[in-house]
Amino acid sequence: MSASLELLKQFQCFGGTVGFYRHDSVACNSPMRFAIYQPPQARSQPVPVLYWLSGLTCSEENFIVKAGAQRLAAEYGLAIVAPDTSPRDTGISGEDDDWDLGSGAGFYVDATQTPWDAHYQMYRYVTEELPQLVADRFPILPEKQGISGHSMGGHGALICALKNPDRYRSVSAFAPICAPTRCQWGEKAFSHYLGGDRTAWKAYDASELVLNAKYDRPILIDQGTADKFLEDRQLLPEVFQEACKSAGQPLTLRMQDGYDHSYYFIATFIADHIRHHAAALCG
Ligand SMILES: N[C@@H](CCC(=O)N[C@@H](CSC=O)C(=O)NCC(=O)O)C(=O)O
Repeated sequence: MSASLELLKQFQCFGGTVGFYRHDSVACNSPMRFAIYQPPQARSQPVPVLYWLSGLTCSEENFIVKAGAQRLAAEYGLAIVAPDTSPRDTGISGEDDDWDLGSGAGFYVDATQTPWDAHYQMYRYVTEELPQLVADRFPILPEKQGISGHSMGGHGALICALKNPDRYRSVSAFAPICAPTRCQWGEKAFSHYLGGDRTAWKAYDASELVLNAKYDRPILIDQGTADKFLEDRQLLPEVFQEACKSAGQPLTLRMQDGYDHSYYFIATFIADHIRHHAAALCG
């Protein structure tokens, strides 16, 4: 239980509130921060909840400040929870040295390798500890939960849903890292967090998981064609598309002409994603 929950700042937004919180995480053995948007409907009744997982270098603020999701969330009566992307200031040597490893780059896996395993338990944090805390402390409906995210967090959303089809009624992603065991970002993170045995990595690779997952609901992915990380072969949406095809997993992959990897891209299509989740969670 996170008895330590502390409100850091709060803002009124589209008739609801955006709150930024800190608490002592058991999973990560360190303080963690998250943001929550509570729509106006939450004042009178519990509401469905959408989890948003952000990408490399992000904190709990990026999505809330830049995506413009709150207007639609207020319309549909959807709460949004956006956790930080890693533990911070843990004292692990080199934690802040690289933008794609350590701080801001938890990759939503449970590290098994020292020194990371002492704190970097982001999968357990986002799938278990944080949802339990949110259900205990906020007026949400824990059985009506969806998940989305961007890039590293888009992949995080896919693996959380594919590994827990009973817990996430809806999933979508923007420019997700679709096959982390086959790209440089994933290879770097997984070798540090999970060790050298590549077979262990498959438990956190969406393109592997989907082959055996029983997620029978539709997945929505938007990917910009002018995304430099697409060109750098960090994202590999075609690998996930092929895996979905062979597994019979319903997938809508929209290649959005001329859009890059930024939050301008996310802001452009966020309404479609909120509607995708609201169709499964609201009403
Ligand atoms: N520092 C990097 C770029 C980092 C970056 O683009 N981060 C993305 C997520 S990338 C995949 O997980 C992001 O969301 N940034 C935050 C933002 O508000 O845009 C570089 O120099 O290339």
